Amino acid sequence: MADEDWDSELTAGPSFSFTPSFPKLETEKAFNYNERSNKGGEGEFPKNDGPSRRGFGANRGFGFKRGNRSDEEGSNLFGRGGFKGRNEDSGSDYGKGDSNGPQRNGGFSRRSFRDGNVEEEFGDKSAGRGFGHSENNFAQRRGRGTGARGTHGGFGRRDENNDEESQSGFGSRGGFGYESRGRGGGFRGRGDENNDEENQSSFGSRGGFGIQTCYEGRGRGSGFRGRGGYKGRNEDVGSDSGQFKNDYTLKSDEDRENDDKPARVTYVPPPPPDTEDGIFAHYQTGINFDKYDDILTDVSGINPPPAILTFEEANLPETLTRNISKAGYVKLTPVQKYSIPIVLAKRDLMACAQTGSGKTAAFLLPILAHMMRDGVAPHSLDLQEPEAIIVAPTRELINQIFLDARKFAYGTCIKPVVVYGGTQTFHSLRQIYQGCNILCATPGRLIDIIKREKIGLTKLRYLVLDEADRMLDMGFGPDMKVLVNSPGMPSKEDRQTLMFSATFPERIQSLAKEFLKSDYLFVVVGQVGGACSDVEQIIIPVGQHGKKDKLVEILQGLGIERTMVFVKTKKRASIHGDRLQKEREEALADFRFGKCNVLVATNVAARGLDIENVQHVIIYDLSDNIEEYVHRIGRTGRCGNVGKAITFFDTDDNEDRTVARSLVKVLSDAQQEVPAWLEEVAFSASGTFSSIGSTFASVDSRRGVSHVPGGHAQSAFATAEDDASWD
Ligand SMILES: Nc1ncnc2c1ncn2[C@@H]1O[C@H](COP(=O)(O)OP(=O)(O)OP(=O)(O)O)[C@@H](O)[C@H]1O
Repeated sequence: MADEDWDSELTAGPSFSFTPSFPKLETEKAFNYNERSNKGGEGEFPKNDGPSRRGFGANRGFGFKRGNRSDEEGSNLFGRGGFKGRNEDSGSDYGKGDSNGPQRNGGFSRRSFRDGNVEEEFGDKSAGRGFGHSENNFAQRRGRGTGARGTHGGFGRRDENNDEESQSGFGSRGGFGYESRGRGGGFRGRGDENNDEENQSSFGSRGGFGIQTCYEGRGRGSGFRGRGGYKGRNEDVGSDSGQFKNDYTLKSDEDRENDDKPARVTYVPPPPPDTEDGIFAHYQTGINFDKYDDILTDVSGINPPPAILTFEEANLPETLTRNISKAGYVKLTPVQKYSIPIVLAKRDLMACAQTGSGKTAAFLLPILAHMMRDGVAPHSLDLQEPEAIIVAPTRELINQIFLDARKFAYGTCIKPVVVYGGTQTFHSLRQIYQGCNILCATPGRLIDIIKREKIGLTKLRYLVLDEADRMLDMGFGPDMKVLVNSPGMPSKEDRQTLMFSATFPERIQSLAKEFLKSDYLFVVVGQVGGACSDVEQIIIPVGQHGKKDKLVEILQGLGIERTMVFVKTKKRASIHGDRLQKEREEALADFRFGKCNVLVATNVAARGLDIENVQHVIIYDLSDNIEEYVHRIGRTGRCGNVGKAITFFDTDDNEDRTVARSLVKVLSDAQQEVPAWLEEVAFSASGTFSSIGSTFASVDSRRGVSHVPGGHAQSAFATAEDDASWD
């Protein structure tokens, strides 16, 4: 396999300098469910005694600017970038960007690159080009020896005169970036030593997930200087697992050329907090939480069990009940009221409920209840055979689900484990080998593990597809087929399959049947694919050229309120890229924990992420897929809290026009104001829209298709090309 050589890693042991310490594996010990004290035992997450992950380059990745700010008009930004290669584990302080080169027109005068033992400095770059291709290429060629996965790093082409497309650089795999140049109103990258405090605390942040966030305000004008075009190298995109290449990435040809011998991924994610407070940290439900009860719920299928109204009615094991209460859950949400008894009754389920309404607990709680009652398999030192597998499309989301599973399983013998791409495989395996009852995984890493027979499937009882419509579409569908056809995988008759999402296009419902027993139940809270009613949706007509100024204006108005900005990856950009997983996680953590308050994201952050107090979502580039719109705006207005989503709609853009009718439907269904101009666009766009028919035509596709007038059940699912935007 190209990217990661598991077998050699396992036999030779890790070759990185950061070695997390784990408790010794316990000898094999059969046990049934056995509640334990809250401390110690297998319910505990092992402490990591390794060196602090914050120690090197932490928060210092590229995109992080410590540079001098030149106030000369016309000179470029970025004093220094601090390129960071892939060798996160080297303990080096690369990425700190500690040189002090004078600014030259057009970009970086110099910067420091320190990678492991190697330190390089780059000289002045030609005017009009930022630190660009040459460095990138250099980094790329560094390859394995230095651990620099340089293709991911480095700032790409920056050209004063670039148009948006050509600005999409940021290394060969950079993120989408902006650079606001309006003094006072700008956004500042963190850590510019010349900056005053006030500016630093404005919108400074770093990107993540194909994200670059905003930077330094200065000079004049308010131009955004993108550095973008991000694409990841992970299983968040469709894979070619059929060939089992262990290359679940979409790479540009250029990437592939430069990747003839790719470096091993060495990133070991920091262990999550293991104090009780950390494990049960949660945010408050909002003022509209009780209004969930007013939403109509529909259950279709034969003989559904009755809904429950309270947690007590579910008659869950004591420890689970205690954990639910520690998590701050007092009252069930509608999807939980219906789904919990269905899963407890061992029925297959497809459940569709609005974003932020508690779908995760709706599948985790009954699965855990079953496992606690029935007992889990004895921990074997050989092959781990999880009872449950949960898959989700992105690394950050699966990690979040794992943290929820760990929370609800706290104090029990049930061991949830998370594995995902972009991290060291040896680390993933270590986690699994210590015991794994619930395996949370992204598809690529999961298929890898299965194909290499690192886990067995014969004991599997539950298969959960979160964001199921995404998991079954063209990007991940093939992986899911590989999964259910893997050796040892119980047939659908012999396992319970659960699917959850806020959107379920009809076409995907049809695909889903292949994975579900024929008598599966379908729970719909509200309307299939409906937007969360707690999100105020505002659509603004903005042309491409007005977007940047508009965004600046809006963000200035919002002040410090936590905001996610969604952009679309330039599919035709010649440069694709990603960010290191470490950087993705740091960016998310910076946003989640309030270090920065604006996160600019591609669709990779559209689904599932549950971040406290995101008050605003700005859709800078409208997705041509209405489902992604619904998910994107659902990052705010969660759990009864209110939020606001502002969407830029370019009336001259064909892709935007394509979703006009679907958008009108989503707005009106959520009792939002539909601007007259949008209705006109929607009307004139008749026949060109894509997904309204398949999304909204019916509730349960088994009841038959009822097309909306003028609609047509053309596919709403992402095309293979769309997958690029997930990275
Ligand atoms: N019954 C409950 N009481 C209080 N909080 C809850 C309850 N159920 C879920 N939550 C909280 O609500 C938030 C949203 O839940 P969750 O992430 O499961 O939503 P979701 O429906 O999966 O959203 P999305 O469609 O965006 O993935 C989480 O912080 C979760 O802990």
